[in-house]
Amino acid sequence: MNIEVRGLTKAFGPITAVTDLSFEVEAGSVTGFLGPNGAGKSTTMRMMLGLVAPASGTATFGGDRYADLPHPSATVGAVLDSAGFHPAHTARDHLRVYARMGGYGTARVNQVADLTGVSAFAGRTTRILSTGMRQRLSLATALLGDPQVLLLDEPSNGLDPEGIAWLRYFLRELAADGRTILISSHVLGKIEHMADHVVVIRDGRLVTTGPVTGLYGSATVLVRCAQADRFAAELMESGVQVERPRPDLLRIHGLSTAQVATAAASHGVTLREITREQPTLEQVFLHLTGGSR
Ligand SMILES: Nc1ncnc2c1ncn2[C@@H]1O[C@H](COP(=O)(O)OP(=O)(O)OP(=O)(O)O)[C@@H](O)[C@H]1O
Repeated sequence: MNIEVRGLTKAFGPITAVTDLSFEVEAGSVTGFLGPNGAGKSTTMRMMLGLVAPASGTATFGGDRYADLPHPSATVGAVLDSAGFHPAHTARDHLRVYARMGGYGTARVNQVADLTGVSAFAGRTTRILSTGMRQRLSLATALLGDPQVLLLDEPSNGLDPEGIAWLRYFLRELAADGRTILISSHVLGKIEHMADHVVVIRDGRLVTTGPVTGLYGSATVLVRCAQADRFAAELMESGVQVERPRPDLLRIHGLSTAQVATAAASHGVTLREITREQPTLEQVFLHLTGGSR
């Protein structure tokens, strides 16, 4: 079931949170929803779920708005924040309450508790749960209806490295099963290995969307060679962009290492070193979103 967001716009008084935002999320993949703090990720997810009314625009799940879905909790599961637990309830009580509201049985409560690791602390009151445990409990709650779509707002917050690795594996399995997963984060590194696609926003507007690998598009090749002057001139003559960070060093844009090596051989240039320079996704992200705040 695909998600389609079309022209979503929302202002809170003088604060414009989201402006004419459109993107799609495909079934069978994990899509990262990225943007710095305050970019409008939570507001967008809330609008998608009908919790915040957009000034204009729509969000649909398989063609239907959330409010028009015949059985919303069995179609879309959401983890928006890990507040909203009754402090005196145990984790299991919490799941039971939500299971009753959605019309799901005890067997499903036990299943989601096992799937998410909640079983290990099911008897503890929610008041004393750690942040990571709350995240797992929220995820378990979202999964009660075995939904086709999952919307997760910063689900890795508070998870330790083991928890993040678990979440990555867990979400990838769900996606491999044909589900549609949108997961927000302000830290690219957290979802770099979870997501196949990304939607990047800044100041409530779309910056870019596409496969994660597309973000790496700006790789360059760094070469150290004796005849740098001549090699640079010959490359530039054939329209290649070349920088010269040091006299013996060239940074070449738009060619693979193999293409650079072939060009060097054909011009009789001896390469002393050749390296593919790839920006980390974090650098790409900071560049796309205008730097850290
Ligand atoms: N209920 C509200 N009333 C007023 N302003 C709001 C409200 N909710 C969000 N905003 C503002 O809208 C903008 C977008 O906030 P939002 O929480 O959607 O961003 P975010 O990308 O989820 O940020 P973060 O990564 O920090 O969670 C911010 O400027 C925020 O202050």
